[in-house]
Amino acid sequence: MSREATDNGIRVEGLIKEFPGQRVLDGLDLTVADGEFVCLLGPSGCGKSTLLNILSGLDGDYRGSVRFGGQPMAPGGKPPVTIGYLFQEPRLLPWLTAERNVDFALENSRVPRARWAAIKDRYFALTGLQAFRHYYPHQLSGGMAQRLSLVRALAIEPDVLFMDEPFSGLDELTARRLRVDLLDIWRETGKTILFITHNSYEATFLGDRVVVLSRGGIRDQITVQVPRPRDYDDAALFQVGKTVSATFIDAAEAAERDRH
Ligand SMILES: Nc1ncnc2c1ncn2[C@@H]1O[C@H](COP(=O)(O)OP(=O)(O)OP(=O)(O)O)[C@@H](O)[C@H]1O
Repeated sequence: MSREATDNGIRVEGLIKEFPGQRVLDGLDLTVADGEFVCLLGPSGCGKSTLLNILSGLDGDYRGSVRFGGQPMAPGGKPPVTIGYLFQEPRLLPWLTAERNVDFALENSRVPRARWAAIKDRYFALTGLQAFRHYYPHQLSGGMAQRLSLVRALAIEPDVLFMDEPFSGLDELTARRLRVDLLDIWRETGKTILFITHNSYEATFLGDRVVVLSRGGIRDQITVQVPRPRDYDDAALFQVGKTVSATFIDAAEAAERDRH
């Protein structure tokens, strides 16, 4: 297989997005390497969701170029790779069991039916949900429901995972466990991940790199050179988190000044 066919990196160049009366993205350049875990941090309204909407092919009204693994995405077209999503809320179908929720995603994917059982076994096991396959969403805790939405996102064998504040609705203890499990799954699957968060320390714990957005572009990027597996109580990680947090606050204050 050629390198081109296996490269699931993302390359965004000169991205401009305007809504009536405002330019939200102003020539944004962003590269995410194949298999890299990049966290996007930025003040409310800086365009994080707008960027994900463009990268997902939901919003084709932009200027600039988007490439996945070197393949261009035509404006108004679909991404040339499979994308898995995780949102802040699990977005499960309440009338289907956990397993049927995953089947529903598989039915709408290109994954051959012959592989479904093995895929489900793998991801239910990786997320610790094997005993809950026949539960309905209302029988699951918030953390379990978010684990199930991770199974669903992974089951379609995405090349890239987009995660939009997936743990922000959970209590901190559950969020901590899920972050550790996500890193285990990432290590095992090698997916390219773009993860949006408002939490500087979460971004630092998870990411290879934290990209801080502001005023339509990248304000700063911080490479997290702390070895993995990481420990929440590691002083070196905390130091990087402080730098990320200070950069984020600068960006938020700059955005605030722009508004006044
Ligand atoms: N459909 C739309 N029509 C007009 N303006 C929009 C639309 N969608 C987003 N915007 C504006 O674009 C800007 C960026 O919004 P976006 O939702 O991308 O920000 P965000 O960084 O994801 O914010 P948050 O962290 O609060 O989710 C905001 O000022 C928002 O009001």
